[in-house]
Amino acid sequence: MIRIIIHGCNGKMGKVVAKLAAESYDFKIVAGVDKNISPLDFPVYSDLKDVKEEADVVIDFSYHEAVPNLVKAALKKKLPVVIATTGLSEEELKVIGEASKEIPIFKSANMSLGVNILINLVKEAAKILQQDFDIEIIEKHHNMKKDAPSGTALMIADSINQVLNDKKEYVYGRHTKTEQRKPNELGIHAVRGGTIVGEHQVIFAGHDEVITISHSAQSREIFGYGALQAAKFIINQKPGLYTMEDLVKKG
Ligand SMILES: NC(=O)C1=CN([C@@H]2O[C@H](COP(=O)(O)OP(=O)(O)OC[C@H]3O[C@@H](n4cnc5c(N)ncnc54)[C@H](O)[C@@H]3O)[C@@H](O)[C@H]2O)C=CC1
Ligand SMILES: O=C(O)C1=N[C@H](C(=O)O)C[C@H](O)C1
Repeated sequence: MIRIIIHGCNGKMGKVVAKLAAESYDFKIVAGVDKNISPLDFPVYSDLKDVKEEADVVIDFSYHEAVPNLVKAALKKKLPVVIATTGLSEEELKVIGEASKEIPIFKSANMSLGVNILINLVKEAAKILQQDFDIEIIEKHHNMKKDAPSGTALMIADSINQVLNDKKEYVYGRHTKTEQRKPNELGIHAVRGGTIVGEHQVIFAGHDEVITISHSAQSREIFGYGALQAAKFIINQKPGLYTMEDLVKKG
């Protein structure tokens, strides 16, 4: 049985993770951390450093500003962490990078298997189509989402640049642009509305033809399930920074 602390336990994703864990014999939520300490089926604290319960791993779905404090407390407790929170700044990423020298950290802007398959497909398409096709990413999310563009859109863009030797320059929306699109641009566009769980489209637009590779999340369970699999994976790793690619490789 893997003992979990949920960081962001009173949020939409925190509640999904708690529900999925309660339905499985493999996981037990021993405590939660949230700035909103409304009671749940387990003790809830306002800071990881105050948690008294023994645990094997922390799963984080919270807010980017909360992540450095979380990571520092996990470091003191020598606890592995799964970070799903998006919108992280360069400074916050640096804190994660430093901590991963001493504890295992798993970080992915998208915990679904499908998006990680999409990334592999997009990388192949980008290699083949790089000369003659313009690439644009459109992401759509619910009206409660705070960060834009989504962490997943940025992760997809970075994976394209990884195979194209950083050739692409990101352009966020086009409302300030009054000139023609340059071939090295990679447009990234965010839509917010209603209860959309999460949609990502990667458009390869060529002369008289368009190829679209897309992923549509139909429930939050796919992210919660992925985070639990990441927790199972990370507790057996040495200190380091791990991604979905490492988990998928392990099978
Ligand atoms: N990697 C992935 O697959 C996914 C990532 N996410 C990301 O996870 C994060 C959370 O998403 P939701 O659950 O939809 O948001 P939410 O707003 O429903 O929940 C966030 C929770 O974090 C808590 N929180 C905020 N600041 C805190 C602090 N300083 N200390 C402790 N708790 C704090 C809030 O009180 C809230 O309960 C977002 O960054 C979102 O983009 C969401 C879904 C999937
Ligand atoms: O906030 C969300 O809801 C989601 N956020 C992640 C992101 O920013 O990419 C992943 C998923 O699309 C849902």
